This record gives sequence, structure tokens and C-alpha cells, in this order.
Amino acid sequence: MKPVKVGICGLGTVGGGTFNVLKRNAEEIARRAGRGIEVAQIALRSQNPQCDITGTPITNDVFAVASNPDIDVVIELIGGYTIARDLVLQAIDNGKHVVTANKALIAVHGNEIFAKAREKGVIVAFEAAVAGGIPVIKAIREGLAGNRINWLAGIINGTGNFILSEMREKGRAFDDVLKEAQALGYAEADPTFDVEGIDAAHKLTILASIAFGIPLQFDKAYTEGISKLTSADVNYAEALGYRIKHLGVARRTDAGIELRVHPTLIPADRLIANVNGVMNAVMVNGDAAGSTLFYGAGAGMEPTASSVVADLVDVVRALTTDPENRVPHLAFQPDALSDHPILAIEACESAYYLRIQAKDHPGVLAQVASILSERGINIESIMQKEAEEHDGLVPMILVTHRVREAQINEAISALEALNDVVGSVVRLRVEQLV
Ligand SMILES: NC(=O)c1ccc[n+]([C@@H]2O[C@H](COP(=O)([O-])OP(=O)(O)OC[C@H]3O[C@@H](n4cnc5c(N)ncnc54)[C@H](O)[C@@H]3O)[C@@H](O)[C@H]2O)c1
Ligand SMILES: N[C@@H](CCO)C(=O)O
Ligand code: NA
Repeated sequence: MKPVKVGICGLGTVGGGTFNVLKRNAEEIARRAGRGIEVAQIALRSQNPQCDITGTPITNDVFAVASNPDIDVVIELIGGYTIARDLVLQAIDNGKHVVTANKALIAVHGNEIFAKAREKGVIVAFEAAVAGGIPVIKAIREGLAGNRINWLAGIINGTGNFILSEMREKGRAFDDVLKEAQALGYAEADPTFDVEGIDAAHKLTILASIAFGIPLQFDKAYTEGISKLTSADVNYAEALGYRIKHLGVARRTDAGIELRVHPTLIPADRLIANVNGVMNAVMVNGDAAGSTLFYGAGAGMEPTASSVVADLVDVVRALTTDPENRVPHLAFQPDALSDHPILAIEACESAYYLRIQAKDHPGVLAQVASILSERGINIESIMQKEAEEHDGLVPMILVTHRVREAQINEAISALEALNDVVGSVVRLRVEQLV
């Protein structure tokens, strides 16, 4: 049978990795897919020194790939929301299947893209968009299709986890580690997407849609980054038996769906608390399977290419299936999505780590305890340190039981109003993940 012809748009980290994996593993890929896969055209702006593309036709116009009549599948690896959106919509319009690693594009424009793909009977595959080399989309969409999924939580940004790990293990400075992550090809074109949690929120939005059968709603995700984390909190968390990870959490409750990305304390003995460096992990809790954990490289040239190529194989295998009978893009049939609302962060529930800086006066602890107990907030553990030499202030660290965010906000305002409490109270969320 004739090979399936694909066009790669963007020959950077992921595009280069995809080209190399397709070439190196061509024979095995063909044995799996049932047909060979031929890169018939590459759109690029500059050569990738890690790829030998001799003999492959090139262009500098991505739209030439989308309109190339010989091409069956367009692989979008340029990134961004604007040209990428136009490119993907045009490829679909021309009846081409699309594979993309672009989570920003899917999280923000996915509803429009999938509607158009459905109209045209083509596939848009996006495994590489979430957690790099981990086949987590496939695991949730297909492997866990028998479950009612209760929640999922994941370390889903490689750059951020690499920064946190290097800071904790080697005491390295934030900016220094970020530069290394950029050099290794892990970071987004705009690295604030990584450190401020936007990239993780894009991925969480996608995971929540396929887990709960809801439309993509990136604008409703709550996002908090890691750039303001202090080593004091990392160390106190450690002393209390926790690790701080930048976690995305999506949980289904009767009132609605929690969708939030923020630094989170996790008990240090959990597997997910020990996921370090560029590695990612996603825990999914289903009513039948219980908790499952998916682990692997979250970014990088070949791990991400692994997912792009797996999607390509899926597309090739599905070419002969009736479009109505394919695995739906968002795991649930498009006309069976639910309108269960996404909750505002104030309505989300969590346990909290609070760090209070108090004057070294007797009775402060009793005042703090009474503010919390008057509001029905129970204390799980408390740690009071000696007065710090430089300012004479006593750091008081406590972990609460689970409460609604609105309740803790109100308690924090009352704590900050105490005469003996200095500055703002540091607040971090705590998840047990069982
Ligand atoms: N790097 C990773 O580890 C990783 C992992 C998962 C997903 N992604 C996603 O994959 C996509 C690509 O990321 P990357 O890390 O490979 O980025 P990159 O910057 O290394 O590569 C993008 C390439 O596209 C080229 N390009 C951009 N606009 C173009 C245009 N109009 N025409 C032709 N070429 C164009 C650039 O010159 C560059 O070489 C992004 O959506 C990113 O979020 C990256
Ligand atoms: N910048 C992303 C790439 C993988 O999606 C990360 O660091 O996780
Ligand atoms: Na993946």
C-alpha cells in the first residue's frame, strides 16, 4: 500500500524530534500502522542542526503544506495561537487530518477546531499537548472509559518541575535553572507560560474536558505560578512532612468542577511528591479503577515526538474507519458534553498551609487558634519556631483541615488584622491525593 504522506510545520525541538523518530523507526512504525509514513514536505524558518532532511521538500510557508494536495496529515509544531489556528483550520477545511503538540491552541480554540473537524470528518490528535511523552490522553479517553472520573491531579509542566527540583535539591537560583530549561528545549517560547502556570492550566483544561465530558473552558481555570515561592516555605513544608509541587487539580463536586493550578503541599511519601526534574506525572481517580498514576518525561525533543508519532499511527489506522465511529476528540460524544459549571476558586475546597509572622508576645497563638475555630476551621498540625534573630518575629506555621477557599480568605483577613501579626499571611494549598 502507498505510504501516508505527512507535512511537518515547524522544525524546532518537537518538529526535529518528530522527523528523526519517523526516520529512525520507519520500519517498525509501518509494521504497526499498516502503511509507511512519508514526510512529504517540511515548512520551516530555519534549519535544525539535529536533523538531516536532505531530499525532503521544504517551504517557508506553512499554508503551502495545508493546501498541498499530496499531503494527508498536517503536523502543526510551530506553537502559538494565531498562525497555528489559521493553519489548523485551513488544513481541516482542505480535508486533512491534523496532529498537534500545541496545548495553548487546543485549550483556547479547541471547541471551534473540533467542531470544524467533525463537520469535515477529519481527526485532530493532540497527545503531545499534555505531559509530553506520557500517553495520558489515550489512557483517560480510552483506557479509563468505563469509569466515572472523580478527580485528577498532575505535575504537568516540565520546566516548572525542573526549576522546583533543582532549587530544592541543589539550592540553585530560579533564573539560572530557567535558563538551563530553555537551553534544553523544555520551556515555552514565552517562559512566563511555564512559571506562571498558564501552560499547566492549558493542559489541565484539556484533561478536565476528556475526564468529565465538558467543553474546553480555559478562561475559567484558576492559575497561580511558582515565581513567588520562598525557600522558607519549601523548608517549613519539608519539616512538616510535605513537598511543594506545582500541581494542576481538576475535581468533580456536586456544585461544579474545580479547575485550579497552584503550588501545592503533597505528603512527601506519595509517589507523585517524588516526581522530579523534567518528569511529569498525572494521577487519575476513577470510581472503578481507583487511583492510577502515569509518569514520564513531560517535555523534550524525543519524548514529545513519541506522542506525535503515536498520534500519527492512530490517524493512519483510523483512515478507513467511518468518522462517526472514531474515538471522539474529547472522549465523550460531541453532542453528549455536560454543562456542569466550573467553580470559582472561592468555592473550591482544600486544606491550607498558613505561615504567620507574629510578634513574640504571649497569647498570639491563642488568638490565632480562636480566629480559626470561630470559623469552624480545624487545625491539623502546628509548628511554632523560635523568634528570628534579625526581626524578633516568630514564624507560626499551621496546616488546616479541608475548608472552602472563601472561608480561609476570611480567616486570613482576620488574622492579618491582629496587632501582633505582621505583614501578610502566606497561604498555600495542601492536597493528600489518596
Ligand atoms: N518543547 C517541548 O518539550 C514541547 C513539549 C510538548 C509540546 N510542545 C509544544 O510544541 C510546539 C512546538 O514547540 P517547540 O518546543 O518545538 O518550539 P520551537 O520554538 O523549538 O519550534 C518551533 C519552530 O517552528 C518554527 N516556526 C514558527 N512559526 C513558523 C512559521 N510561520 N513557519 C515556519 N516555521 C515556523 C520556528 O522557527 C521553530 O523552529 C509548541 O506548541 C509547544 O507548546 C513543546
Ligand atoms: N514548556 C512545556 C513543554 C511541554 O508541554 C513544559 O515545560 O512542560
Ligand atoms: Na501526552
